[in-house]
Amino acid sequence: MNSCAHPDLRRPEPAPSRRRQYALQRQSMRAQRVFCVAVARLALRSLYRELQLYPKPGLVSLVDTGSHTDMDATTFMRSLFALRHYFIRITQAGIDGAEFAVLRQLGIDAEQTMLRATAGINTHRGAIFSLGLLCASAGYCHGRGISLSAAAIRATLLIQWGDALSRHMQEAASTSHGKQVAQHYAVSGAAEEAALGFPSLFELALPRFLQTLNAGRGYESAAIDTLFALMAHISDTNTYHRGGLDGAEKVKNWARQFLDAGGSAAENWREHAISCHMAFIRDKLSPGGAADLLAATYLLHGLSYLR
Ligand SMILES: CC(C)(COP(=O)(O)OP(=O)(O)OC[C@H]1O[C@@H](n2cnc3c(N)ncnc32)[C@H](O)[C@@H]1O)[C@@H](O)C(=O)NCCC(=O)NCCS
Ligand SMILES: Nc1ncnc2c1ncn2[C@@H]1O[C@H](COP(=O)(O)OP(=O)(O)OP(=O)(O)O)[C@@H](O)[C@H]1O
Repeated sequence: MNSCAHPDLRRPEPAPSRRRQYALQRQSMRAQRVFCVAVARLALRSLYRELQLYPKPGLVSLVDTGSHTDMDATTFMRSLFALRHYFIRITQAGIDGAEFAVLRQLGIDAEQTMLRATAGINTHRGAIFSLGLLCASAGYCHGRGISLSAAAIRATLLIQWGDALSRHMQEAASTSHGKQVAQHYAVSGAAEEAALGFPSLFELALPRFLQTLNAGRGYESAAIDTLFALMAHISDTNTYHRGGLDGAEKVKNWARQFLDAGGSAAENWREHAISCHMAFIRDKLSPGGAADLLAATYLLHGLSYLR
């Protein structure tokens, strides 16, 4: 029977043998593993790039510990290394279309892993949450042949886990610094950002990052502009916790001034950023939420190049 015969008369394709089925399954599992490892590497590289960036107001870098006395770059490196399996696992959970409860448990386990690696210091709590969700979303897209564009990753996050994230936001433990601050100052934090599909990341940080890159000023400048744009815009529970309303306003004002002066396009931007760093150290301010979202920006940008 040739291929021109009526479709109903064509001989059906023989079902692959059990051995062949097994081989195909193993091949697909291997391809998934390669993808998950690539995404996890990107997540770790994004966190490392954030750590490496300097000057970064009040934050820990390879140069100094900013406003922090309980952690340095080594603490961050130990935490980073310990989190490598987490990012692989949460990407795989995304491929599997796992429920939010599964992601949540992976996140809770990762927090424990981080605390063991750092002897109880919170280096990456926000990043475990935000970057973890993005990895899961990228995994879900990959598993269904959807491109890893920023728009697809955001839509997936909201469609797959949006409802659960809204519930999570209301239920999250009231003992955390973030929750205490959110209740006291009536501001939102990481959980609210996630429930809304990270508007600050997709609508502010990534466009700003690309704008500076497209202006030809390179990755360092793009990261600096993005960090200050985030500092000027988000309600960062870290800054409220450390400096109250005044501290949070101070962070926003410094950031706005830096951006109004031209950001990384200004000739003296580095001196300006270092003055801001010193002022934050004096007031013990540290915009950790903005730092997390900068790492998330690096990750999103990297994912768009992943095949
Ligand atoms: C929702 C989380 C972040 C807890 O948030 P909460 O505000 O209650 O706690 P906490 O004060 O520790 O803040 C967490 C961190 O978020 C970052 N952050 C602060 N503000 C913001 C903001 N506006 N946007 C993004 N990140 C922010 C900071 O780095 C901060 O340290 C999360 O840790 C959590 O619920 N973990 C449980 C595990 C889980 O459910 N994981 C989900 C799948 S990964
Ligand atoms: N380079 C960085 N330096 C400092 N914090 C960062 C950096 N990058 C990200 N962060 C985020 O900031 C948070 C740590 O901030 P902080 O130490 O103020 O939190 P805390 O443990 O809630 O408060 P405290 O130390 O005052 O008890 C982490 O959750 C982390 O995700």
